[in-house]
Amino acid sequence: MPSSNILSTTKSSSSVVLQLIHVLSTLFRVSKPVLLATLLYTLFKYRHTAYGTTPRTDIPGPAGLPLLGNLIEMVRRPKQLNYQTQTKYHGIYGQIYAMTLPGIGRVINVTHPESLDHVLRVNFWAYEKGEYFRHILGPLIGSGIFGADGQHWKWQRRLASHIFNVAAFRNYTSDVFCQEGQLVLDYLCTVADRAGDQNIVDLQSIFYMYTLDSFGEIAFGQSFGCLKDPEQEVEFATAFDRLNTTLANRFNAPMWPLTDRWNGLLEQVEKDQKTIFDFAYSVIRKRRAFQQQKLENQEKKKNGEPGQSPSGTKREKKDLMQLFMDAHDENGEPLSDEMMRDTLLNFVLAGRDTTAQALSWMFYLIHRSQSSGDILRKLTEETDRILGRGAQSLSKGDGSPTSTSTSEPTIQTYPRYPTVGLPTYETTKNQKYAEACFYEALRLYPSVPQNIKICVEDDVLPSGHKVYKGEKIGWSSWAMGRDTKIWGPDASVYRPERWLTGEKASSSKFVSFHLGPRTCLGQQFATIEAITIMSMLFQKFTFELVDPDNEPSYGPALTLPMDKGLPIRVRRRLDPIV
Ligand code: HEM
Repeated sequence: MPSSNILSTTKSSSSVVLQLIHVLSTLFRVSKPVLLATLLYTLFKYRHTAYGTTPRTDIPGPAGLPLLGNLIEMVRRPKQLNYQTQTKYHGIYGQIYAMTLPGIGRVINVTHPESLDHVLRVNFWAYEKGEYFRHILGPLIGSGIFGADGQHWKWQRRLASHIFNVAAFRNYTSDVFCQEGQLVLDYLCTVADRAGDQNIVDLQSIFYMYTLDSFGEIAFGQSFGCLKDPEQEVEFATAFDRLNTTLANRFNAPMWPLTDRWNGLLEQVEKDQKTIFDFAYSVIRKRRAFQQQKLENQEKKKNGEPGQSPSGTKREKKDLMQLFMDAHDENGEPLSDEMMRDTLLNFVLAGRDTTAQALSWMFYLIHRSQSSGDILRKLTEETDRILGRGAQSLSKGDGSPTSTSTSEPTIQTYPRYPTVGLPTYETTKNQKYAEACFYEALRLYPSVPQNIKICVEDDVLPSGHKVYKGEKIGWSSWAMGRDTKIWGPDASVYRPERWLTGEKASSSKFVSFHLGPRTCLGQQFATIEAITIMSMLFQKFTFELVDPDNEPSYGPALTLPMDKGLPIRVRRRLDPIV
């Protein structure tokens, strides 16, 4: 650039600065020197940190820009490399490092197991989800358990824990998983029998359908029907996915209140929210009407009059929704429609994507080209040994509908494949290798790859680092699963055997299901669901990845979806048990 140009550019920018100082000094009625001094002081104070964040030099981390902190790096970081970047920073700065962001403040990132155990369990009440979390996810989670704190969280937790601990509920869920698994088998049989290259399916989308339909049945007594016609789009699922993605992106885009408005996303959020809410309300209304009719019938019976069967069925509904409908909140009141809605949607969020994605990553890990085939062989052998010919089957063997042995909740099951041993709650408990494969996939590809809590009471971590009220603790289960200090030199190797020789899914090293009082309520549910479907699939099919040499990339979401799904070739097993 010629020197005259440089001179004129410098002149014009300094005149802009002078004009700005003039405007500000008039606006705030302070003299120009005072304003200039204040500006210089502010710039100096926040020379490495985001505006409003108290500077600290005792925690390492990537250098920030004056006033902006680490905003630019955060915004520019490729979304598909977010967790790798966090892992890289832990490699550079250690198990604890900090970043600052305008409007958010300091986020202390922790992969030190003892310190995380302290935050999530030992000093549980000093850390909350907080307004920040609720504000971002509000359109999806409302006042449901995921964003709740304090007493509001406590009663939801108590109620939900009770449900998950009821033995009949476990048997019931296990039966639903088999029933929906049959539909997956039916569909994959048609795919496997297609000629030539047509036997390819996106397994991740099949797992989404399987977990959503199972969950619909368990939660509302009504399947979403995705597996009835896997090629047909389900409006609820589409809106739910889009909303999930949009809200997840907000965590990595601190300017979202502005940008979402500019690019029309706020409007889309409202539309998707309406679709989801409409669905939830319609299910709630139907159930309330069902209950009302039941009450009227009881009244009629008492008076000796004939009653009409509610909604034309004699079936006693004892699903998750009924259990919440019969419950009372922390003030002893029945749950309002809004609270019912939030409860159901929080459970869909918890119960659908997490398990489907973990299954997809597990299928990828087992079938990718680096995999020796040993894992698949052991998995199939275990499945055959436990469920093979002659194993306990719930089938009547005549293809007629069966019902479970438990008195409540009751469900009508689909006709079974007569000679295949079907998984039950008890058999899945014995499939230790399958469980190890599932947990090992969750170690490397945790369905909730990152998380955050806010400190509400000054604290000191076991690592010695202070945490001040208002600061946030972030942790990446992805980075922890790959940390050689935690898992040893083979941390990045998919080795299910490590779970058979002492590792415990409840340890503070493995946080894929969270830790402490807020630990995942659905861990067992998810494990049984996953083992059920994987056993059913390995009994009947073999799989071959379309792209076995490349790791799938993940898409932006609250969880860890493969952004292009998992295309896989399906073939019938040549040595079938049937
Ligand atoms: C592989 C499957 C799953 C994984 C990896 C997983 C993981 C997690 C994680 C990391 C959390 C803590 C989230 C947070 O801090 O907000 C959590 C919470 C929770 N999970 Fe799961 N989850 C899975 C499946 C399920 C299923 C199937 C259900 C229910 C059917 C479920 C129900 C819940 C509930 C209710 C909470 C909230 C607990 C609370 O805040 O007290 N999860 N889960």
